[in-house]
Amino acid sequence: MVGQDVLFAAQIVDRHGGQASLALRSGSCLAITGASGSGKSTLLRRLADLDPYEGQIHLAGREARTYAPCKWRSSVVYCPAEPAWWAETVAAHFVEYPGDLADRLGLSPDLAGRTAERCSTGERQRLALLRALSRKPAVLLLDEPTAALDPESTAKVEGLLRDNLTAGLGIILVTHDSALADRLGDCRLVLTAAGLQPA
Ligand SMILES: Nc1ncnc2c1ncn2[C@@H]1O[C@H](COP(=O)(O)OP(=O)(O)OP(=O)(O)O)[C@@H](O)[C@H]1O
Repeated sequence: MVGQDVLFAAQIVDRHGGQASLALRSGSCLAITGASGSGKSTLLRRLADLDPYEGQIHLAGREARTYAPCKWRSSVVYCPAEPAWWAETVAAHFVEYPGDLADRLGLSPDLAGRTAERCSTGERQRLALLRALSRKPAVLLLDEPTAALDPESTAKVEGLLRDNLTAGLGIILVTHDSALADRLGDCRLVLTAAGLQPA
């Protein structure tokens, strides 16, 4: 599975005890759908090494366990459906607040100085994406990145993701939005009790 053009690959045991196998090329998007509770978020957390897993995960041909944990988590970045916020202001979550990209996603400049609690769910979702991208990952694991967004904001997020794909980012997208999975996914998988299978 770990061929020369494969950026990221995993063969791990899923939550039903089956094998979850996937591979991702640089600049490509793997879209995963599946019923609520099927284990999509758990799979992403395992790929990010945030939850324990059995099996092997490779990035750029190197096995995950040969990376320092902080290096792995800055290279394979998980953007959860309900991200955590801890600092006083939104901007304090960034080394440098990406005002231009925020504007591109339709986010008002005043959000930077607010607490995250005073942003809307959809604003927080876009801010979390910008925070994840600001870490300059090789692989971005996106958990329902447009769940709280209207169609116009979804299109803006999609455009930004497309630009990042063109620049070589690998994306694993978990979504209940089949149309988005079709539009962005170079490959589509569905997670069921029988494992990860072609959609
Ligand atoms: N920390 C946890 N401890 C115990 N069980 C958990 C934990 N996190 C998730 N689960 C359970 O694991 C199963 C899979 O959860 P997961 O969040 O991965 O599903 P999902 O496919 O992402 O669902 P959704 O589409 O609703 O977000 C669920 O039955 C859930 O209740």
